[in-house]
Amino acid sequence: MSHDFPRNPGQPLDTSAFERQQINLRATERRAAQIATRRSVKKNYQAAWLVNAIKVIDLTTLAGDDTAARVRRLCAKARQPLAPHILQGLGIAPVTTGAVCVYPTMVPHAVDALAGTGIPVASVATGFPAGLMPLPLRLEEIRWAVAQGAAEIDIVITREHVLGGNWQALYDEVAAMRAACGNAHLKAILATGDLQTLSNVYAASMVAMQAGADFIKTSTGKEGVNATLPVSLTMVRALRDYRDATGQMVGFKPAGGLKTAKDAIVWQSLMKEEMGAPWLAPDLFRIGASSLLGDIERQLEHHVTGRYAAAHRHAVA
Ligand SMILES: O=C[C@H](O)COP(=O)(O)O
Repeated sequence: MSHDFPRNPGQPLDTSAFERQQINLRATERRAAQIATRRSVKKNYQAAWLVNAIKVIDLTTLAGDDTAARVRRLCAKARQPLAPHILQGLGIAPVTTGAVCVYPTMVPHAVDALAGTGIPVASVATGFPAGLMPLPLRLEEIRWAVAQGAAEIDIVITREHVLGGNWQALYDEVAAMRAACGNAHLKAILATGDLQTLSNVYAASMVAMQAGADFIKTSTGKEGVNATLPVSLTMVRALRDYRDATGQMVGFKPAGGLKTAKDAIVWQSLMKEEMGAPWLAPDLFRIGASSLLGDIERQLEHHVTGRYAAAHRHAVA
């Protein structure tokens, strides 16, 4: 993300932007199925789409046994996600991932390992993944991660505010988090697998954007259900409606369970069809994933050499 990119300044809370919005589950599922099966990406262009997917990956490790060494290995992969022979075969210049995403205490290791590369470090914060921690502590966690050098903060919302329709509380919470971020960009994780209905997903998306979220993100990767296409479509429609109403461009980050090159192409098709080309660039689109890069590299290797390498050669961490 170029961090001079204009941010979403937010708006006052306006519940009329979503309260009468009923999301039709069947129609949403039908449209999602259409996006998943449409051949909008021709075979010849698949390699280019996969290279673009690498540029928007938030290469992630969020495990209880993360170590400085694992984070350093992940950062090495972010700096050079494709082996030189694949770059050569594709005839392209080196690429990097969109960001590296880690837990707060891993931020200093990632910042060191990525120094001079321009690859931003994203930190989860606010009591990730459940967020059930007093607000002052959640805000302090954001400030701490930013002080360590995180340029992007992936926050989690209080799901109870959504389930109880307490939109003012949700707005105030996200607005306070946005203020605590300072110049760091805020991605609001809605944890859609916990929100029960698509209408709740739409409403939570709208409130997070009104409170100044720079990105809305589906999942922590820890809920029972993570990024699905109907949920993603609902969030993308919300950000389109927000753009149409305010002129502000907000980014989208599906995360959790996106593991295959095909997933990467399907989600890019969603962005292209619903939002247009600007939403294929890292300023407005990221894919949060811990294992997706391995499959993309495998497919690109096949594209270049006609062979699949053994999976262990592409292990990320
Ligand atoms: O934000 C990123 C998610 O934690 C990644 O989830 P994943 O491990 O299913 O790819």
